[in-house]
Parts: sequence; C-alpha cells; structure tokens
Amino acid sequence: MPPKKGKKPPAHKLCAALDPGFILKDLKKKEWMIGNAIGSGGFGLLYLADDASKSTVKDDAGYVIKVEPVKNGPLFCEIAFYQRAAKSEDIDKWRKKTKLPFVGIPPYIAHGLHGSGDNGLRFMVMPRCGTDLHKTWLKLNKKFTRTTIAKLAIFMIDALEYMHSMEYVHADIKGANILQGYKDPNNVYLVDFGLATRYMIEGTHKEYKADPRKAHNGTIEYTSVDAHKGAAPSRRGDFEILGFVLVHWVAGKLPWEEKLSDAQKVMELKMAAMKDPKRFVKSSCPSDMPDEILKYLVIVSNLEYEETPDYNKLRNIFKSFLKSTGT
Ligand SMILES: Nc1ncnc2c1ncn2[C@@H]1O[C@H](COP(=O)(O)OP(=O)(O)OP(=O)(O)O)[C@@H](O)[C@H]1O
Repeated sequence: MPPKKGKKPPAHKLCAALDPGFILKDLKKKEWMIGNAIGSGGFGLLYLADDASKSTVKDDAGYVIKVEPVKNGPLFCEIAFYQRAAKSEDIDKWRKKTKLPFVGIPPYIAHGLHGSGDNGLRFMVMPRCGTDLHKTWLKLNKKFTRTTIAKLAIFMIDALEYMHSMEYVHADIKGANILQGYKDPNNVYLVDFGLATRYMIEGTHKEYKADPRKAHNGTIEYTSVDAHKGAAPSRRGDFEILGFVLVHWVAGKLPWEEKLSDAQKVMELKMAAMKDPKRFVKSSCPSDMPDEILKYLVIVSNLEYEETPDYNKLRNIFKSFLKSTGT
C-alpha cells in the first residue's frame, strides 16, 4: 500500500465498523457471519468470520473478511487478482507441477457487495492467517537470524514464482504483508494484493515507460527504483523490493530510513545501493556480512526490466546457505 510515513491525508475513505453477528451475502449467495475485528489496514477493516450457518463466530474461526467502502480501489484490485490468479485449483496445479508441498499464496474464497450508494461496502473472504512478520521482527528488537531470513526468502521466491507465472507482480512485499499460517506457523503467506498488477498480458510484457505522475508508488521504505520512476512494476522490481526487506530484517535498519519524507532522496540512495550491492550490504551489516543476501542482490541488480528471473538460482543461494549451517 502507499507510504504511511509522510502522513498524507488518506486518499481513500475508511468504512464504518460492523457489529459481530452481521451477515454478508457473497456473489454466489452464500452467507458469512462477521465476528470480532482483528485489524485494520490503510483503507479497510478486517474481521474474523465464518459460515453463517454456524450460530456464532468463534475465536478459532477459519476465515477473515476484509471490508472497504465500494468506491475504494485497493480491494477492487485485490479481488481481481484473487479471482484471476489465486483459484485453489490453479495453486494446486502449480504445486503439483513444481512438486512444492506448499505455495504461500492464500486461495480465493469469495467476495461480494453490501448496500449501495455512499455507504456501499465491498468485501472479500480469505482464509485466516496468523501474525504478520513485521510484528514478530519488532518483538525481536528488529532482528531476524540469517537462518530465519533464508527460510523466509525461499518461501517468498516460491510465492513470487507462482504469481509471476500467472502474469502478476505483487509490488508491495514487506513484513506487514507476510503472515504466518494460523494452523501451521511454519508456513508463511504473502498477502495484500492491493497493488498487484499484470506485468504481462497474454505473454506480452508491458513496455518500460517512466511516468512522473505515477512516481514513488508503493511502500516508501522498500518500493523498487522502477516504481520510484513511475514505471509499471515488473518481476525484477518484486525481487528488488524483497532484497530491501531482507537487508532490513538482517541489519535492523536501511540507509534511507531517516529520509522517508524525501522520496527523491530515497530513490537516489536505493539506486546507489543497487549499483554497488557489496557496499550496501557491508555498510548495513558491518559485523556479520550476510554473503547469501549479497549474492542475491548482485543477481537482482543485473536483471533487465522484462527479464524472467532465474528463480532456481535465487532459491539455491539460500538453500546452500541453510545447508552450510546444517539447517
Ligand atoms: N487473512 C488474514 N488473516 C489474519 N490476519 C490478516 C489477514 N489478512 C490481513 N491480516 C492482518 O491485517 C493487516 C492488514 O491487512 P492488509 O495489509 O491486507 O490490509 P490493507 O488495508 O491493504 O493494509 P495496509 O494499508 O496496511 O497495507 C495485516 O498486516 C495483518 O496483520
């Protein structure tokens, strides 16, 4: 989602809260019951939810409903992604093809509209997940171990490879958008597809075109240099964003973190970082140089805008690191 620092007034409306027990009917006429609120994002509210045939929504309910005013764009984009590219049969097909036991993209469940006019709501039902990694990282005094980071990087490369195979990029990868599984906290899911975009339409890649009107879109700490320049996000941008997140997780800080209100400066510092990844990683982590993250960034910094990343090569960097530590 768009930058939180800089404190611009919200470009989107927030919606009124729904009471527990409220019923929402999805487009296939299935009814869902709202439970307790479990969070709020930049634009919407999130509630525990369950099939309305049950008498109440228990604390261990298996679903979450995200609600936004119908006029807002992000949930509309997110639902389009889920419907087109996250059907459970497509995810299963990919899992079988790649022989992966798990792919961290939650499957599409349902969506719908409620009410009309200015008070109309759009909602989406999702599988319930657990804690987001940003909260966990803060609790651990802004430090993940290199082993944890390597495991998370592999999960994210797998999830991005699936998304990219469906012609979509995420464009907003960050700890707050990576959730542990609710039932199995060892699995992690990439969520929040409010900025997900098609980088390719039926095999034809979008052309690189910098557009100052679209400049600096995404989360300012991590957004890609392409996004800073207003170009449509592509696969290399997803990997660059993930790279900034990995450095943040291991180092506890980023060189541009004091400059977040100056998007141009942030872009310049990111360009310098990607021009010389060794200097970037070394200065961020002076006492324990994470060679695996450096190797990853070197590959990412050489990707062309339209290039298909070598997912295996990127994954193998972290797999070899884990092997070397006996994990
Ligand atoms: N499926 C889910 N299960 C459990 N918690 C969730 C789920 N989806 C989102 N959350 C929680 O709600 C928070 C906000 O969700 P999300 O990022 O999708 O909303 P948003 O309106 O797009 O927010 P933002 O503007 O912060 O990016 C997440 O960081 C997470 O803590």
